[in-house]
Amino acid sequence: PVQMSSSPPGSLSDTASKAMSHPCASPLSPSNGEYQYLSDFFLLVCKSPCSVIEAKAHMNQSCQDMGSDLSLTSHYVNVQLSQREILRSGKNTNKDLDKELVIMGDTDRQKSLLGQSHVRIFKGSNGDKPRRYIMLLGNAGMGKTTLIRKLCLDWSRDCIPQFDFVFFLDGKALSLTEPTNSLQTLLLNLSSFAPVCMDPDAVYAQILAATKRVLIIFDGFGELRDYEILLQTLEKDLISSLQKDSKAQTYTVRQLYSAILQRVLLPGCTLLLSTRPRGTASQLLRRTDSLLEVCGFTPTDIEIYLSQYFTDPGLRASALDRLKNCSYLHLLCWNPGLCRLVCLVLEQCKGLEVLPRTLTGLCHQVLQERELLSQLSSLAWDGVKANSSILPTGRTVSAKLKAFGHRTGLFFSYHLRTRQVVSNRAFLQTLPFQSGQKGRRRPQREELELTQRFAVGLLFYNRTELQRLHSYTETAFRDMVAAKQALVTKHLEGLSHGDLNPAQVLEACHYVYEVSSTHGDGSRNSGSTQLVAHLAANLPEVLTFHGVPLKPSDMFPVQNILERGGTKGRQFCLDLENSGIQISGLRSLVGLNNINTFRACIADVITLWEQLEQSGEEGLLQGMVSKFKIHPLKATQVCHIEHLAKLVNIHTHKKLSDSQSDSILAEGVPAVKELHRLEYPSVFMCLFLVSDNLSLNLSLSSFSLENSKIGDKGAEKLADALVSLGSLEILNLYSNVISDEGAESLADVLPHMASLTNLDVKYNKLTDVGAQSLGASLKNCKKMKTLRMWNQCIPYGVFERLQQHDNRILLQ
Ligand SMILES: Nc1ncnc2c1ncn2[C@@H]1O[C@H](COP(=O)(O)OP(=O)(O)OP(=O)(O)O)[C@@H](O)[C@H]1O
Repeated sequence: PVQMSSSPPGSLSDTASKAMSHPCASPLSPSNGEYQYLSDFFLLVCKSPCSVIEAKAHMNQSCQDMGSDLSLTSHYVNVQLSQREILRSGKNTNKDLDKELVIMGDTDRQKSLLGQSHVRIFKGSNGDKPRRYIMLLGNAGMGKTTLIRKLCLDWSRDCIPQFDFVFFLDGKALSLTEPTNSLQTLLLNLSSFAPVCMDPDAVYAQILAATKRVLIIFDGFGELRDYEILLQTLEKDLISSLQKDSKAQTYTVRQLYSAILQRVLLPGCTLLLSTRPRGTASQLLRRTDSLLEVCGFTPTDIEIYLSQYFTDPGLRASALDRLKNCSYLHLLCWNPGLCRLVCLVLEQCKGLEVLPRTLTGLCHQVLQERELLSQLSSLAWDGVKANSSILPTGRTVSAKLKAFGHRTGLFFSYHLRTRQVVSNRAFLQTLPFQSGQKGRRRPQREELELTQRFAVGLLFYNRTELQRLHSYTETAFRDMVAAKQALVTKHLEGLSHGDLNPAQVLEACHYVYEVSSTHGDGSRNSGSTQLVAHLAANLPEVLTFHGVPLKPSDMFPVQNILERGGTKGRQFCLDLENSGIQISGLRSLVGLNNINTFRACIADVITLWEQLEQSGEEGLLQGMVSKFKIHPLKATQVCHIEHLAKLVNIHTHKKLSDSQSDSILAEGVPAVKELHRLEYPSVFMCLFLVSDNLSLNLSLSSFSLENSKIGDKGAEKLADALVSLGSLEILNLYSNVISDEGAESLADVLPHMASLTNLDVKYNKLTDVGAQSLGASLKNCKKMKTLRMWNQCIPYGVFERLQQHDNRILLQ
């Protein structure tokens, strides 16, 4: 195939073909379908300019490597991407991106998946215009870089035909600070996978001629902040000089990256930016037209990964078997990076050795080679001192060390920034929850959070094992460990559990899980047992994870603590709403028998009920129906009302499906019957409620539409629906831009609302006309106790008169 890649002399592509050399070896072996490849290749030769063909052939080779002898073609698992949304318009927000993202329930997440073809990344939904500024989100190890490499490979195989050129720009290149680059050298020399060019000018001209057919991918940026810095406004002089002569080799990588990201250079190209989702992202959000997230491995993906990793059928079967028996490791495999480490460990412990049961145990097992680890640490420390994550050039790194670094993933994708723990004070500073104040701390970098967890776990780890990593004498080591263990115990036991925010409660469960289960031999350190017991006894009874994204592996430590609490007779009420927990995790947690009540995404709960019904688990279903609570409900998205409508429908029909036995839902859904208060802050939702006639089946006593901009039209529709809310006592329409017209609609319906006692229409646009209609209507409402209607446009005199007639009318 390599020989076939140059075009016949005199062909259209001949000149262009001279522009680039082809440094690649034979791309495919005969067993990989040589004939198929040849014919595709001929097709390519016939229709594309040769530089494009060469770039593709080169890309095909260079993006294959996944480290540790794994290749993309043989080891890639097709993962899903989900489309994410942000809560508000996001235009002027300075909030952290992870707080701005709408957390979807599992059922909705499945609906938002893009499907297997990555080509859809660039397409707008429902034929919208193509996406041009795309953010790819995912925590560490979730597979962003790997997915990008796969995209590049797909492009090289002509599966993404809308792009002639794809360039991969790495954040690490920002450490090159000399002003010696031009856009041309950046793309053709510095970008990863760039082909070697014989005539770069010709290729560059081709790129500039059709920037719409260029895809630029940014990867390897540690944090969102790194992009935000690049999006700070460029100086005018720099912009004009870049626009005048982008070929002058006088720019730094940073300036060129900024100019591309700000659309000064290559303005029509498509940009794909990968990032972990923590930190503020106001500048980025202003520009982005699509937010995608890598979803991680499903249980089926994990099986596929293992079967590709272990090619020997015997090993494969036993590896799978052993993993399935090790629940926590299996859950960790949701993260592909950790899945790779798990495979490494499964490979190491082929025999009957016990597998690690915690993250600490897993990492320790992977990093067991003491000599190599200390060499790596020393390299890392040099890096920290030099503020660089690039391997120092002056140091010789042995092939063995390199292999170890690559195998463990430390050379490949992680910054080696470790902190040496020097004193107890310094160590204490690395412990969690230092400020103790609710939600006031800056969000931590993900790796710091994991390091803390790992550090705490290590302290309670098998001491003989640990000592192998140290050069202290036995006594000195024992004393040091004992002192630090005491410090951690005191710290964790001293936490005021009631003051911890939901994310901190989760972290506490993780720490305690790490310290409690690290011993592979089944033995337990008494200190760690004490910590588990203490946390289980002190967790608040109403345990909320509201708003904290829960990963599959998060639920295991929580379950562990809750079960422990159960053995001591503790009962819990769980709030898992707005946590995105997977349905399997929901089932494990709320299925525990010491859960009194639970809240969770309504759609997910219905899906779980349906699953239980199908599997015939009637006892569990019964329990989950009776423990589920939704009162009071705050609907902040349209989907919340759609979910409620579905639940009300089940309640009215008293069954999940036709085949269901009548007994379980004979009384309907208790959660719906108990829903008396609904907060509903958006006009769209209000209209939805009205149109769906949901109200007929709800027995609400309190309904708040505060600050919902419902206006006169909304008030009119609402008035129609209010008649059917027969139990409504309190209606809050505070600040809703309702004027006299809307007030008229409300005035008409008030006498028909049999239970209404309190109405609030303050801070609307009522004048004396609207006020008088409401006042007149009040006369026919015997049950009404208060009507609050202070509005700026109502003259004070009118108020006074109305109040004299009816003292139920209140100013405040
Ligand atoms: N789809 C996949 N198929 C097979 N292996 C994968 C896949 N995704 C990730 N991996 C494995 O997980 C490891 C970590 O993935 P990757 O480096 O792509 O994560 P990342 O999201 O870019 O992480 P970071 O934010 O730390 O850079 C890879 O080295 C690879 O071995």
